[in-house]
Amino acid sequence: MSGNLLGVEGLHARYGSAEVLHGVDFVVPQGEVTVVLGANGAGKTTILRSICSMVRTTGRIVFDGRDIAGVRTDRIARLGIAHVPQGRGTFGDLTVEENLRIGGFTASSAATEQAIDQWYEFFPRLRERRRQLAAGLSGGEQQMLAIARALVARPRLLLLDEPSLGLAPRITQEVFRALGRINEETGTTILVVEQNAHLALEIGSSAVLVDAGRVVSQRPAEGLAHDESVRRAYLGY
Ligand SMILES: Nc1ncnc2c1ncn2[C@@H]1O[C@H](COP(=O)(O)OP(=O)(O)OP(=O)(O)O)[C@@H](O)[C@H]1O
Repeated sequence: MSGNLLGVEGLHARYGSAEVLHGVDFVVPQGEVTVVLGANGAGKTTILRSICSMVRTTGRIVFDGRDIAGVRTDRIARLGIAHVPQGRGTFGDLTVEENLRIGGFTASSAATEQAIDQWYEFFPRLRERRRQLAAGLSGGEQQMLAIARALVARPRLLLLDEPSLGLAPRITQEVFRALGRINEETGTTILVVEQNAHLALEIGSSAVLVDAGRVVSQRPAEGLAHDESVRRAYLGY
């Protein structure tokens, strides 16, 4: 580990005239998984969208030592940040492999083919279904496809918005296991928004607790799931 890959300082974000982030600070340590927790509407999705310049922001977003706040979304991707939004955004009328090739748009075709092969190792079901249309995949397979497609560009930072949304518990577990392996074996840094906090905290090193557009605290993930006040306020059980 060597410092923070991302540092967010005094981040404000607005939709039209409505400010929804009111001065957010947190860090994403290099090579680790950081989990964003908070109630519905707290601003978690907006934090990810801010990093990708998909909403209007003020404040600093420092990636690898450089302030990227306001840099165009396509440039952000080229700098090494990949975003898997809620709803996944895979192309149903393209095959699994065609979807994966789209993920390699910033790289040469040889590098892309090599990357696709590498990610099939983590998601063997995608290899089995490589020639099938994405529309025919199960929800879990589509989520895996969205993640693998984001990884084809070999990002340094992977942003994930609720990867468990709509998935059965067993499939969610499979997705998180794959994310844990990817983090450990490739060192890819991950920032994940997740309601299914238990699984996310298992692979996370720290959690950013968000409430009503503010970061309440950033704490080590270990033990958090057993902290009663955190559990009631952020984990919903
Ligand atoms: N496109 C938009 N236009 C206006 N307001 C929005 C828009 N998207 C989100 N908001 C508002 O911004 C606030 C933060 O939303 P955001 O989606 O970031 O929260 P969240 O914590 O990700 O919630 P959820 O868990 O429900 O996805 C909410 O009050 C929401 O209603």
